[in-house]
Amino acid sequence: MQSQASEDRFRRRALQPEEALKAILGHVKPLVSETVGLLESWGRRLAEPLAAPHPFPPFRRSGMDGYAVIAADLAEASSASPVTLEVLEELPGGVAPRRAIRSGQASRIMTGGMVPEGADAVVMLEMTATSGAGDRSFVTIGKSVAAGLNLADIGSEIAEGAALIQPGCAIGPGESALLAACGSACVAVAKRPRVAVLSTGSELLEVEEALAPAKIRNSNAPMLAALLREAGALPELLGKVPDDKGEAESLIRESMERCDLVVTTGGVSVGDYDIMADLVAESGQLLFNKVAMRPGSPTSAALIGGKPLIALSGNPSACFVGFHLFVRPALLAMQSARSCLPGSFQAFISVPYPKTNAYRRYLRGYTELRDGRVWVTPTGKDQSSLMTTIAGADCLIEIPAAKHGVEAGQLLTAWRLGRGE
Ligand SMILES: Nc1nc2c(c(=O)[nH]1)N[C@H]1C(S)=C(S)[C@@H](COP(=O)(O)OP(=O)(O)OC[C@H]3O[C@@H](n4cnc5c(N)ncnc54)[C@H](O)[C@@H]3O)O[C@H]1N2
Ligand code: MOO
Ligand SMILES: [Mg+2]
Repeated sequence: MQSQASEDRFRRRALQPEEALKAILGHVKPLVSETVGLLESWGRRLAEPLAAPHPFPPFRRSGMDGYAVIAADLAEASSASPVTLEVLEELPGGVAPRRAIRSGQASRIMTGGMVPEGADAVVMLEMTATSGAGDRSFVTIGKSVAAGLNLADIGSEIAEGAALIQPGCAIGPGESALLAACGSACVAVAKRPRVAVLSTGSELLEVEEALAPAKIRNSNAPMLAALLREAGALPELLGKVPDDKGEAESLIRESMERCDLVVTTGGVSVGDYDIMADLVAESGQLLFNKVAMRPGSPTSAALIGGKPLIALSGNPSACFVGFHLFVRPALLAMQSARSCLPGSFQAFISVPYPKTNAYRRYLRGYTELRDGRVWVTPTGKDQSSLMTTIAGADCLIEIPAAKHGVEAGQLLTAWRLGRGE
């Protein structure tokens, strides 16, 4: 038998979730940067601002397949009285013009081609008729056009020196395009936080093991590995330990030497075998061991060797919520993200939640747009032991602490899950 739960385990002061997060963030520093190839930078956080090294487009660019002309030449053109211009040269994409356009002249140009000096508009092919005489070529146009038509000026999209991406911004498809257009073959990004994951519990089986009486498979570790990857971190799965404080502590201390953060699951409540509760209490640097929230009220954190240990509840839904409220923000702060919290929005809850709530609740939910309004619906029962409510959740629905529940149709705050900030 394990010894009786120490008195400390029962003496807990609940912090508000914001206070608990602040306690963790106070011990988190941005990680140094590293340089990676552009194609490896997807999902990483930019370490340096990107300013445009040159204007874009870098030359006057045609937006259509057609003829580069001087608009004034066509001022009187009409179908009854078309204007014929001499064609100087052909300008496919990638070919710099050799000849400037003078009055009475045009050059055949393709979309993306460089517009020659003198020309100030491009007339699309469909509005033209081409003819030839000997080795000369002509184009006839029966319509006037405005100067600037189908022509993108130098720097019309991006001025030289324009601030394009802020440091801390996640590199997605649009950022990749900007980096490429600016010639950033190598990109300075924040290092990926290395995070050790330790599962505690004598009831845990490996995923590939057959069920045995009183045992369940370790489902929190793969869930956390997925969440960590989504948050830009490198998970290091330490596996599971039985409810043995000494074993857990030596693994945690050892992994703190090479990791930026350790996350554990299970053993944070007041039970006889809740080893993590004792471990954080005895760490000498307890940050908190209770949070005024459900699920996950026994979520705890301490410093081990100066680095944060976040001890999440073993109950799957509490583990999931605790990750989003405490672990993910810490990882984003390490990667210098501008905002560490999930993005919040206001939405109507589609069903009542009648329970009274001493603590704020975070229900796993999904979002829908109906009749021009945003609605959120819980994915299932609000029980911290359930994991079926995690799959399909795209938000956390915040139910305020109050002596009454909420009614269907009430406007509430919800938090976006996944990559949304
Ligand atoms: N007397 C009290 N009992 C409990 C209290 C309390 O205040 N007084 N709090 C309850 C609340 S709230 C929560 S949340 C849980 C916290 O549990 P622990 O963090 O101590 O976790 P365990 O006891 O180790 O396990 C709880 C539950 O989760 C399952 N589990 C654990 N690890 C995993 C894993 N890796 N994968 C899947 N499932 C896991 C475990 O088998 C248990 O069923 O305590 C309440 N009790
Ligand atoms: O604080 Mo717990 O996660 O509700 O069962
Ligand atoms: Mg327990």
